[in-house]
Amino acid sequence: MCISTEFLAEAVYLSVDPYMRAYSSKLKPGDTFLGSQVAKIIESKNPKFPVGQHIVGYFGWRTHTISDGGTTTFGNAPMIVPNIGTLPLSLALGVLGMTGNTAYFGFLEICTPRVGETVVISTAAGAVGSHVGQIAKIKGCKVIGVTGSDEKGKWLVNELGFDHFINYKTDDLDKALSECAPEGVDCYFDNVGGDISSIIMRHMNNFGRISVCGAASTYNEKEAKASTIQRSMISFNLKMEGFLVQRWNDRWNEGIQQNLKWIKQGKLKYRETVTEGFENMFEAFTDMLQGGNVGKVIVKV
Ligand SMILES: NC(=O)C1=CN([C@@H]2O[C@H](COP(=O)(O)OP(=O)(O)OC[C@H]3O[C@@H](n4cnc5c(N)ncnc54)[C@H](OP(=O)(O)O)[C@@H]3O)[C@@H](O)[C@H]2O)C=CC1
Ligand SMILES: C/C=C/C(C)=O
Repeated sequence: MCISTEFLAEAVYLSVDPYMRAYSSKLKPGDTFLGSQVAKIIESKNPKFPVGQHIVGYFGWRTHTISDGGTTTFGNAPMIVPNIGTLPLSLALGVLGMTGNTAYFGFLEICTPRVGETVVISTAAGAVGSHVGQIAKIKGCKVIGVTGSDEKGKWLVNELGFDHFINYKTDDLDKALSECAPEGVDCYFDNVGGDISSIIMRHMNNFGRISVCGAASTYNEKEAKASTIQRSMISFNLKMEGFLVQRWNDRWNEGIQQNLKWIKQGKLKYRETVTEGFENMFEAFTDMLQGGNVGKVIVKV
């Protein structure tokens, strides 16, 4: 007997992420653009996905999706949004979703920060960066955020408790780092790659740790290139490790629950840049790539 497990989901919030730029080169004209969303189940023949339930699905840029609950071309199988009380459902794409777990696991597991250490974060006012900085403060570190505007930097220092910010567009990054971190950098959470990372790495302390999360400055390039980092790696005995957050799929709920706990304790703040209207997805995406966002970028359908 053939039992249908299909359900129909209607998008409520769509996630806008830098990785879309890098992965889009694999798409052909006519393909659905990739991405995740919070969607509401509006019809269902599947008891695991009942009508009215909200899910996170990697369905791409679409308003309605028929799914059988299995994996999609773009990623994980749909997940039921965990109980987050009265908090907005959009957080399941950000601080209580993929970006939140990227910050939680990517920083703690790879940088292994210790009390009193100095942490530098690039694209620090974005979804992942702003979250990493707050975890670093919770862990007793000194935190320096590198970002693209003074307005973003002031938010990091005045609202989130970062110790310093550096505007890489107007400040001399090398000089500013010498002034903000004369003791050197123990952990670097790298969201950007390129020249910004090359400069930060010259300030690393012996046995420093670098978590390579993203390379936003290189997502237009077709081929990966080894940069001029080897001298710093050798001179300072550095450890550098890249990751994809899906590596911690088996611990996914641990990250969500810890981040939720920190939000409820007032230790973790979040901000979203929300654009209204599915038809404005592309504008929200290009605006984010030009630094127009603070925190997580969301499109509300
Ligand atoms: N490894 C993994 O599993 C994951 C990796 N990531 C990566 O983490 C990083 C941060 O993601 P997310 O927080 O969602 O995005 P952000 O919210 O940080 O948005 C992207 C930001 O990148 C900065 N930026 C864009 N282009 C450049 C450039 N050429 N040079 C310098 N800065 C630039 C801009 O900020 P500014 O004002 O500072 O210029 C922009 O706001 C990305 O690289 C992403 O790909 C995200 C999720 C999972
Ligand atoms: C899952 C996201 C990956 C990157 C590189 O952004």
